[in-house]
Amino acid sequence: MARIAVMGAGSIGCYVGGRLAAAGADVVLIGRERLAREIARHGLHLSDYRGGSWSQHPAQINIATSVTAATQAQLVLVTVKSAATLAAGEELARVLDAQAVVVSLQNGLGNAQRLRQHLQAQTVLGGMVPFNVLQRGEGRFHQGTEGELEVEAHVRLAPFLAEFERAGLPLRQPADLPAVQWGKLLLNLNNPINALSNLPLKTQLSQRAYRRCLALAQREGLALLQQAAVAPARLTALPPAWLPRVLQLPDLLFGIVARRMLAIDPLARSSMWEDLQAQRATEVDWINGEIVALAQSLGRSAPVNARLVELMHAAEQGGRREWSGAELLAALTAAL
Ligand SMILES: NC(=O)C1=CN([C@@H]2O[C@H](COP(=O)(O)OP(=O)(O)OC[C@H]3O[C@@H](n4cnc5c(N)ncnc54)[C@H](OP(=O)(O)O)[C@@H]3O)[C@@H](O)[C@H]2O)C=CC1
Ligand SMILES: CC(C)(CO)C(=O)C(=O)O
Repeated sequence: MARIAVMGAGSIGCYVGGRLAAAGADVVLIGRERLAREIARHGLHLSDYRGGSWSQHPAQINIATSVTAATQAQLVLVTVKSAATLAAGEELARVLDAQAVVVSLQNGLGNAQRLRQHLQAQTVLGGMVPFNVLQRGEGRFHQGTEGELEVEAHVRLAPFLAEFERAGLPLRQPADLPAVQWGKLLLNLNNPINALSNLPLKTQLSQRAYRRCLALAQREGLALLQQAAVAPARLTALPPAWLPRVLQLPDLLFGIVARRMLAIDPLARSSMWEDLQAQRATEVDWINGEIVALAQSLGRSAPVNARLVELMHAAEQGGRREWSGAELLAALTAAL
């Protein structure tokens, strides 16, 4: 059986790695000491929005705090935040066999490329996680929204596909992963809005003023993508180009037209909110910052996303962390 290592055991790493292990795969989670202590004390308890649950005792979980645990791995799932990708790649390069397959299960566009800087001998593939995972403490991780994992199509994934199927997390292999990543990035433009609202995703997206903030950020991104001749993949019931218009609908109508967009666990929050709470640098430069960088490459500007980047950096440094929808909308509109 193939050894699978998860580099960066946190929300996504513990959930995906834990589901694979629960289905019998040989998984080692590589994470921080605080997580190792939590799992040693409580075990790992996974649940999903459909009512599924998978519990493992501490003795059933293979968790390590050093990258040397990845030495024998044939497959490595990288689940660190974007700021930690280069360091993770450097650590992995010290121990991985040249035959190892490394998959980035991260948001943003360039993490696989960053890993390749250090992992030149290995096969490094980009991926995309569509669903939300909330850490609830005491070894509990909850998948709060739907969707299937997507990984850049590659023949070297074949030996692992059955393990993901068995775990109930089948891997889709799209021919055009960058289009999928751009489609996801357009959705993730909401991450700073959610973090700055200090509200659960469902509550935040139920309020029109916050949705209008997202519509502004997406409209800006969509116009730039069109100019760059990039067609983002459709990841929701609605095509990406329709989203800004639908987001602006009054609350009642939005609830009807976009019912599936609000099918979110009431407690779920964005990963950027989690970073802000944990006093970590957020991924805003790798998400909204990508729209700003795209604008620059086209000789244009992206004032709404640039403002969101500034507001997040201010919040990271102890600035304002709680904005009403109307206040945030006014701040973004003023940037136009
Ligand atoms: N959470 C979610 O719902 C979703 C997240 N994503 C994306 O998935 C990726 C992972 O996110 P998420 O799981 O939330 O992140 P987390 O912060 O929950 O987990 C990452 C963990 O990896 C640890 N870590 C970082 N570097 C190393 C290292 N070198 N060795 C061992 N451990 C390390 C971090 O510790 P420390 O903080 O101390 O550095 C942290 O505990 C991100 O790109 C995110 O955007 C995508 C979809 C949904
Ligand atoms: C699933 C989603 C879009 C929202 O939780 C996410 O990717 C994140 O939190 O980073």
